Amino acid sequence: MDLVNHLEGRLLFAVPKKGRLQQATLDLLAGCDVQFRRETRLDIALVKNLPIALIFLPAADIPTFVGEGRVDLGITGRDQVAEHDATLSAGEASNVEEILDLGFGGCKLQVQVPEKGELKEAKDLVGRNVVTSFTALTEAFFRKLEGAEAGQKLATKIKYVGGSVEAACALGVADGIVDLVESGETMKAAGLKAIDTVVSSTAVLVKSRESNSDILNLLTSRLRGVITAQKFVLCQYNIPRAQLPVASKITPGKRAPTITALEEENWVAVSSMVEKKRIATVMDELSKVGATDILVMTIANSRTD
Ligand SMILES: Nc1ncnc2c1ncn2[C@@H]1O[C@H](COP(=O)(O)OP(=O)(O)OP(=O)(O)O)[C@@H](O)[C@H]1O
Ligand SMILES: O=P(O)(O)OC[C@H]1O[C@H](OP(=O)(O)OP(=O)(O)O)[C@H](O)[C@@H]1O
Ligand SMILES: [Mg+2]
Repeated sequence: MDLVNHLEGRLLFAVPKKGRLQQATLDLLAGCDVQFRRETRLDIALVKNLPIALIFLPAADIPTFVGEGRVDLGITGRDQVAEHDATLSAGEASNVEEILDLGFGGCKLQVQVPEKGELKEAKDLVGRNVVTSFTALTEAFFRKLEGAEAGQKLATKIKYVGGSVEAACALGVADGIVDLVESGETMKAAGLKAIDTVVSSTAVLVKSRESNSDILNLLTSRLRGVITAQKFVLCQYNIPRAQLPVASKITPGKRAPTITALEEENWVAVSSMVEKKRIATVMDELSKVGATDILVMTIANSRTD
């Protein structure tokens, strides 16, 4: 089957073909009931139950395809979008529009130098060799640090490598690197330490500025629903009515808590969405103000907009 001929009328959606963002992206698509089968070695997959074609691309290339308007939607790191935007000339607007923070793929693009050495802060690298996969962001970072005008040659020498950036210091190719850090294990193993942060990143859903369609909005709603469901839990508890104002402050919900009267006089049941990362503290606080039978439930999916 000549897949390219089947793209007509479909929303083109770029997703990472490998790397750190791929599995979470595939899980997210499954949560949205986006059904497809990717043939071995093929970078295009037609979605069976929606007019969408998935295009598997390296995360670093996705902002370019979205920016050119070749694909409508994409999932990549905010760091990659920032790198793409940093390549635009002054005054040129980006065509890559972030529409959703997906929450996973958290990491920081950091300036790193050998742990043992005389380099202490980013400005100590001015005039030296810096290796990175993010040359545009690194250049902008050192341009600011050097106080150089646009177009003026930088004193710092910035070189591109595609991966295993940490090796550059050990091999003597670089005095410092600018690379991603999550747990810090790679950095530590390479005998490096972080001395500055260029950008903080998570995975994002981006769209081409010109693209707009019902299917784009439908898919965005579904993605937002799954992300919200992952981020929140449903907290349910019983509380004396008199305590309701104080309890509502602890669990204000996304819009407002749902309150139901109980058979027992002067008691109410409350259910409210709470951010997963706050739930333990919220339960402690609810107990303190007299809530009982506090139950926490996971949310399989949601549509709150
Ligand atoms: N250690 C990490 N933890 C979390 N997110 C990361 C990490 N490393 C990279 N990312 C995110 O994933 C994006 C893609 O990077 P990744 O290295 O996975 O892709 P790749 O270079 O295409 O794949 P690979 O390294 O397998 O060749 C990055 O731009 C960043 O947003
Ligand atoms: O702080 P950590 O949890 O150790 O993660 C950071 C590492 O993860 C990424 O590398 P990746 O595994 O993608 O390999 P690569 O360098 O070959 O791209 C990134 O480039 C760092 O090297
Ligand atoms: Mg990588």
